[in-house]
Amino acid sequence: MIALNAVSHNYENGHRIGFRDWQVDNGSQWLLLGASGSGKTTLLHILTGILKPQQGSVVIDGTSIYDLSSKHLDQFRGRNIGIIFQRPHLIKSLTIKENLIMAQRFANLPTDLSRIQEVLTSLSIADKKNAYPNELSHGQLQRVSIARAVVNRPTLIIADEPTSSLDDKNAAAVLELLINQSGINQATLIVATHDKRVKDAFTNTYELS
Ligand SMILES: Nc1ncnc2c1ncn2[C@@H]1O[C@H](COP(=O)(O)OP(=O)(O)OP(=O)(O)O)[C@@H](O)[C@H]1O
Repeated sequence: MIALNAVSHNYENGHRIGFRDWQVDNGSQWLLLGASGSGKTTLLHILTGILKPQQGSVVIDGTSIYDLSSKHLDQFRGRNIGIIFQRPHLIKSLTIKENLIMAQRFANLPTDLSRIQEVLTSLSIADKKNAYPNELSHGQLQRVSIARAVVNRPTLIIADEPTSSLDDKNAAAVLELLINQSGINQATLIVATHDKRVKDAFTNTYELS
């Protein structure tokens, strides 16, 4: 369970955003909605341990994440949270397989090549494991981002506008893969978007005003 309690953030320029309390049950799937500038990215950064809010707490499965030391928070994030950005942030000089090995290393986990093979196969990109990011299409890269996000079997998968730069066919495919992967891994899924094509796939929504 994730609990957001009395969270608000003040940016240095004085801009303040307050967030309604939110309780997210393990394994549930949520859409995070809000107009441009309403604070979706800010909230995702707060939920993923990237941005410490000035007020309030974020508790993930009993751990108040901002009470952890930065080293433990990095490790917690690497093991428990898979993040998919709008555009894939892969290391260009490494192959797809090596990028996934790095995700295991960052989480202080041993290299597990069979897990990498399993994840790439479930996303139908195992044949690309020795390719470099610049050899893949945008839709394929987005699948690699999902692979990297789920390789450590996170309990929470967070995606920030994962479909907005994709055509209808790839957007539907990426959404289906996200929902499938969260189901396979029994992970909680939170997708932030203002992509109308995504809305029907979710029953739970948290809306920022
Ligand atoms: N580093 C910053 N310093 C000051 N203000 C910021 C900073 N980052 C974001 N903001 C402001 O906080 C508000 C929320 O920004 P945020 O990026 O979270 O919105 P968003 O809902 O993700 O928007 P979009 O859908 O356009 O990406 C905006 O008004 C933005 O201008």
